Amino acid sequence: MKARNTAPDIICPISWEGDHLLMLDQRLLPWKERWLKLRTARDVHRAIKEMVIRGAPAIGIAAAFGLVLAARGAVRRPRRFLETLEKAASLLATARPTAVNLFWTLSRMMNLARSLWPGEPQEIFARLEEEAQAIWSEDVAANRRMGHLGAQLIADGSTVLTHCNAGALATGGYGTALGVIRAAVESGKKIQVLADETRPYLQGARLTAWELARVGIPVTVINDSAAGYLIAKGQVSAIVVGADRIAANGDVANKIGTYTLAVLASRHGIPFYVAAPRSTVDLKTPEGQRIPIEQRAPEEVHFCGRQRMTPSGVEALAVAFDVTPAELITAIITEVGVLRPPYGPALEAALRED
Ligand SMILES: CSC[C@H]1O[C@H](OP(=O)(O)O)[C@H](O)[C@@H]1O
Repeated sequence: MKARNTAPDIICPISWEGDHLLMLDQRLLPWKERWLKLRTARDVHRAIKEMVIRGAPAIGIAAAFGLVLAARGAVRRPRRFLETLEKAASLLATARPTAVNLFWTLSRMMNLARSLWPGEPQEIFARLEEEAQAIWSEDVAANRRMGHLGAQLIADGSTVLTHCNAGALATGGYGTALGVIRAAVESGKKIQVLADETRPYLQGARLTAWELARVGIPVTVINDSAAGYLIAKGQVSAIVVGADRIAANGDVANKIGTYTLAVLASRHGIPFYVAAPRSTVDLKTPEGQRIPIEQRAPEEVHFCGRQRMTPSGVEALAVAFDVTPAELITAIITEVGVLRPPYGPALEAALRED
């Protein structure tokens, strides 16, 4: 079954081809659009770990198809079918620690597989393939609803600052924070976007700029440390970011540097919005300090591409995420509504919605 989200405004970071997964190598954008062919769960694990694909919802969707690939291969060993899937899920769960969508997706897919076992492996594979497609399509639909709701918060003529890439490339193809911006523009509002370059992986300079240029939205890339200057000069109307995990009290883990922007927004009285689907909410984690924060290889700071930026013998620290306390967040935009403080009860109610 070939399955794609092929609406004209969708930019898919993956394509399911029935017997393999094609994945756009985001490490090479904007210079090159290279698609990798992934045939096993191990291939998908490595792609997530090495950030071929990144972004909480996109990681979850990729992991879902990683399990589909595992199921496809396990059909040939029917007696060990479920055992093979369990091992694949355990491997995929080690790819990256912070984005809760990875674990939510693995849990949803494995609950389905266990509920169908023992059963006919070919039929279980087909059901898992459908479930992965449903997770993907649900994410796109959630992005669109979230975009529509969030767009109402963005005034015509605004300059919106965003951090990292919370766009089509980080999701099923429409975007969370960038989905809000896209929906505001699609509603007829004139929006200017400031995109933090977001060192060291440069999600903003490379990916957000690439995405917004493709859909014709004016974007200016700034170096991360310029955000404070521009906010202090009154040149930012609002800040909209994505999320990798939202704790039960509303604390938000997102790309390193997000907390800094939230403090600046509070200091200068501008709204700070987080846009995220319910699949990014983790009610089992009570507060942000309990969210596992990924530490990546120091080489990611030492190098910019192949060029080493630091002298030999110097240490580097590559902390990938930080935590923004709920009290610094103006609103959390979800597909079921714009949530306001106190976030605990609001998040619980949002997750109960059909
Ligand atoms: C829509 S989730 C996007 C989220 O993921 C990014 O992290 P990474 O690029 O390391 O996967 C960043 O935190 C974005 O806000």
